[in-house]
Amino acid sequence: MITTKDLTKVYTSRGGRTTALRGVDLHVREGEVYGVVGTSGAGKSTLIRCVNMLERPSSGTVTVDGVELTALPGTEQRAGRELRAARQRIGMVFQHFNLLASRTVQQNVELPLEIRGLDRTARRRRAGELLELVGLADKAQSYPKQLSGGQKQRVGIARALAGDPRVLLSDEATSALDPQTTRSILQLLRRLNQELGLTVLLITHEMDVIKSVCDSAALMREGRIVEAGPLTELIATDGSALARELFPLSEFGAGHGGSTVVEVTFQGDSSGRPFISQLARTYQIDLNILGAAVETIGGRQVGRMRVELPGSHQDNVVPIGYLREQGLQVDVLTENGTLA
Ligand SMILES: Nc1ncnc2c1ncn2[C@@H]1O[C@H](COP(=O)(O)OP(=O)(O)OP(=O)(O)O)[C@@H](O)[C@H]1O
Repeated sequence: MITTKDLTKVYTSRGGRTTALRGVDLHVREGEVYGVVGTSGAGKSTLIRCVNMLERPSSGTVTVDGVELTALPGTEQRAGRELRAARQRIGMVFQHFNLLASRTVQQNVELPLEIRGLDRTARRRRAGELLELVGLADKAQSYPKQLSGGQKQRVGIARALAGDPRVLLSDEATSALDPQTTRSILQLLRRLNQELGLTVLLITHEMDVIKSVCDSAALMREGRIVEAGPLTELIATDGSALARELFPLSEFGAGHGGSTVVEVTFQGDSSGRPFISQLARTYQIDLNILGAAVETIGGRQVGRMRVELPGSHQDNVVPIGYLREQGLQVDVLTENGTLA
């Protein structure tokens, strides 16, 4: 649904040149919620702004819903007819809502419909439906300053849906909100994704957002995507940095000297089997369980356990191989708890 190929973006200003994107290949499938995460300055905002051509990339291509936007003439301010039409099918929500203070909630939602040339009756009807959809029908005549942050974001989402988009882009939509309001906005995005078949691309710096709402994710560092894929696959990938951040066990002990510490990740079919007691019995090992946790990631239960085995890594090649044969993912940690 959204594809970028070898996307680069160089900003030039009086201060010099900043390369924000360095060859980004992104692939978001139709109907999924896809999250891009990364530290400040990694290039997330630039990427999402290039996807709807608020920012024209320096090179590379952007294709949304089968239309190559980078091939269409115009810029943000002076988009050509084709680019304007394509962009109407892409909704966007912003961190600071970007509502017009002088307009009521209903008039804010009507704005894109006015630009599209709908008559007053049609605009009112559609804005009413959209406010109903986001649970704010009773606030239609309020002004933005009379609303809470979560309510303002609901208006922002209703406005983004006014053009009947196939794709919704979310630029840190929950960063300005408290945890409970964040949860309700994420639930709303998930519901819209499921009920309207909307493809959602969101950027965030919060791992919890990825964990609670996304099907797939990408990790950005210094203008590049360094890891990407469905969460269930990432969790099962040895050494995945995203998986470790999605599911940290760092608060658990790192074991003692002269032992080998492994992290065992299990999901789906393997979660019901007593693999640890089987391992202890088969190899007559005294295991020490340092910690365990179960989380719901990408809508699926995933468990992770940190286990200490006596002896060096070399001594434990066979038992580790046994666990892997059981279809479990095993990451070997060094004595200080980092990946070997
Ligand atoms: N309009 C601009 N002009 C010049 N440099 C810019 C501009 N916008 C972004 N940059 C630079 O591009 C790089 C990537 O910025 P970007 O905002 O895309 O990162 P980000 O991952 O979204 O960060 P944050 O989470 O802090 O918003 C940064 O070094 C930033 O300073």
